[in-house]
Amino acid sequence: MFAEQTRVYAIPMHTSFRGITVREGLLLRGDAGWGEFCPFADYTDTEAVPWLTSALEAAEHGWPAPVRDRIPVNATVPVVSPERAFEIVRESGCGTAKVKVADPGSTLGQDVDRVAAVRDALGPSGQVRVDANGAWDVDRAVAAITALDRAAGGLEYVEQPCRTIEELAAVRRRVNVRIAADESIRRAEDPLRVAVAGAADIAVLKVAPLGGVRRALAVAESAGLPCVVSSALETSIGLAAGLALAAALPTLDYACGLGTLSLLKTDAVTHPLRPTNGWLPVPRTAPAPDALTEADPRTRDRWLSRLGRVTALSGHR
Ligand SMILES: O=C(O)CCC(=O)c1ccccc1C(=O)O
Ligand SMILES: [Mg+2]
Repeated sequence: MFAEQTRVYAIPMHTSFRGITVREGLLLRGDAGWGEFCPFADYTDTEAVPWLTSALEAAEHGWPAPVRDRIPVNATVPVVSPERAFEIVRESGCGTAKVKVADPGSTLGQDVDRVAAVRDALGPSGQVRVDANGAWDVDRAVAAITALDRAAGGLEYVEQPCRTIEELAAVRRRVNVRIAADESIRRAEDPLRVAVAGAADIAVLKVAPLGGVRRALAVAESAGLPCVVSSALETSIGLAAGLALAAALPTLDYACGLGTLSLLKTDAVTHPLRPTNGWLPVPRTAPAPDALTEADPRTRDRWLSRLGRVTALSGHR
C-alpha cells in the first residue's frame, strides 16, 4: 500500500512541546500530490483515521479554492524562560504570539513572567494569547486568566482553559477575556456542541484531526464562530493543508497558529513554509519532500504498520 510512495520522517524539536521531543510522521503521494499522516503517539488507531482522511485528501484530491493568498500567523512560545520567550517572539517577526501556560512543570508566577516578556517583545500594538491545554479547573482558570490578562496588558484570548465544555462555559461567564475552544472541538463527539453550549468565542481548527480541509470547513460553517487555524506540528507538507483551510474560510479575523516550523530542527522540503514579517503565502498544492532525511528502518516499519492498520479501519481501501 503506497509502497513506493511513502516517506517517513523523525525530526528533533528545538524545545519539547506537548511532551514531544522528536516529531514523527509519514508522507504519502497520490495523483494530486503529497499528504502528511502524523497522528500523535498517544492517539489510538481509531482517532488516527481522520488524520489519514486528511492526508489522502491532499494526496488524491487537493483542496477547495482559496479566497486569500496570504495568512497572518502567530509566534508559538513553548514553556521557556522569559529571556528565551522574548527572543522567540522577536526572531519570529510576528505581531501576535501564543504562549503556552499551565504546564505541570511550572508555576503561575513563571507563566506571568513569560507572558510579560512576550508583551515586551511585541510592544503595545501586538496581540498576546495563551493556551492552557485544558489544565485548569474553573476557579484556577479565573484566577490565572485575571493574572495573565494583567501581565499581558490585555489578552487577545485564552485557548482551552479547562477540559470540559461545561467548564469553558462557566469560565466564560466569569472573565472578560475571550475563550477559544481547541481540544473540545478536536476530540468532541459533536464538534458543534461547543458553540451550542455558549462555551467559546473562537473555534480553533486543526485540519488533520478534523479529517481534512473540506470537513474542517463544514465544522467552521456549523460552529458559526470566528476561526483560528492551527497546526499539529507538521512539516511544510501538512502546514500547506492548514494554509489551504485558512485561505478557504469565508472570513479570517485572527492570526493562525501555522508558524510552527520554527519549533522543528529541520523540514522535509527545500523551501520551508516559514513566515516573513508574520505572514505565510498560500501554496496551491503541498510541496514535495525534496529535502527529507528518511527515518531509520525501525521507525519506518512502525509507521508503515500504523498506516496499514489505520487504512484497514478507515475503509479507504
Ligand atoms: O497554535 C499554535 O500556535 C501552534 C500549534 C499548537 O499550539 C499545537 C500543536 C500541536 C498540538 C497541540 C497544539 C495546541 O494548540 O495545543
Ligand atoms: Mg491548543
